[in-house]
Amino acid sequence: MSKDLKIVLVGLPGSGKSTFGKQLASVLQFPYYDLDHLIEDRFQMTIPDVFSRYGEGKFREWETEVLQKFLNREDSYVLASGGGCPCFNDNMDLINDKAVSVYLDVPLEEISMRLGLSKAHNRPMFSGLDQGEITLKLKSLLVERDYFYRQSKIKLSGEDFSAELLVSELIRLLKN
Ligand SMILES: Nc1ncnc2c1ncn2[C@@H]1O[C@H](COP(=O)(O)OP(=O)(O)OP(=O)(O)O)[C@@H](O)[C@H]1O
Ligand SMILES: O=C(O)C1=C[C@@H](O)[C@@H](O)[C@H](O)C1
Ligand SMILES: [Mg+2]
Repeated sequence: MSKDLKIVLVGLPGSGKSTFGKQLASVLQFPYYDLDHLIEDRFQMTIPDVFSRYGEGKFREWETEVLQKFLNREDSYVLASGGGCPCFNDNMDLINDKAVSVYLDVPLEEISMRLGLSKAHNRPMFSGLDQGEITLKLKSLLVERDYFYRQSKIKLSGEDFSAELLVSELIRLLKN
């Protein structure tokens, strides 16, 4: 790994990648980026529009292209990846090759409650679902995705994470 430090957060939609990513970036005084926003900027289209106009296959192609290019930059940053990003193409290997990956392992019931409350417009996968259906959807996503998320270099388990604690864990990891 080069002298810059890239931190890539992975985890289910609603696990807190954006929220925690901003806190972490502020503690480290690194810039913060969101992969979904980078894709939207690059292709001048919202993610739901990419899905409805071109389908998930095209989205995953674009996602890998943008990810790869961004990982090749020679600077430090915190990047929140898309919820599905680590699980397609060789994305998890690409991330681990260039960055410190951090898995936000949050209990499903907590994520489900957050998604039920936030009703985010940018999560087409969950739109129109009631609380029970959101939990079921999260369960089935985790069955498919846990294998990839678990390949992260650091795993944070729980509901609320301390950016300062992660920084001390990062220092330990980088010393070894
Ligand atoms: N530690 C926390 N405690 C309580 N609520 C939280 C916490 N972290 C995030 N949230 C809330 O949960 C919701 C999802 O968080 P956030 O958008 O950060 O997740 P995400 O992993 O970035 O989701 P996505 O993959 O869809 O972008 C938001 O409404 C946010 O305010
Ligand atoms: O979990 C997923 O598969 C997705 C999560 C979002 O971040 C977006 O990347 C997109 O909506 C797909
Ligand atoms: Mg986010």
